Amino acid sequence: MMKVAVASDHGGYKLKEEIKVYLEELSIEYKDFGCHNEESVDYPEYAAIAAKAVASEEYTCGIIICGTGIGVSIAANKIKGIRAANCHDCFSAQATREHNDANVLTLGERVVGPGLAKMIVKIFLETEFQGGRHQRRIGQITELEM
Ligand SMILES: O=C(CO)[C@H](O)[C@H](O)[C@H](O)COP(=O)(O)O
Repeated sequence: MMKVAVASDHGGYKLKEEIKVYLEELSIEYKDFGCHNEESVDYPEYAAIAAKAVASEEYTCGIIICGTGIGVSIAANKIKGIRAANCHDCFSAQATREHNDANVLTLGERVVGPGLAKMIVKIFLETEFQGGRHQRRIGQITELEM
């Protein structure tokens, strides 16, 4: 059963609320690791808590949102075992699952509208990793963490 770790800073709060409703519509279990309102906070804290939950394998994957998706992506990728991809189009969302086995999707509320964001989320959650030559490259990324 899929479990999604969800988090945002203040810049991604509103989109996170929309994505949570969408996950409920899809009957996908999630946990919101904050933040819990639009008061200004620092995105590395929220990116790290959700990314650590994914790295622990308690959660299947993560969706982390800030203003651009960039800050949370940079922060999440510091956590060992995390492959976070900032995607604002459907092709990238599909490719990062098929080729990179990305386990965290990051989104920017100030970049993408909720309609497209939901399409990206659906594709990210439904697309399988292709393995094969891509598995070898994932292994090389994992070696970079040593
Ligand atoms: O980290 C970011 C930029 O890559 C995020 O978009 C943040 O949400 C943004 O920097 C927050 O900015 P604010 O002016 O403090 O709202």
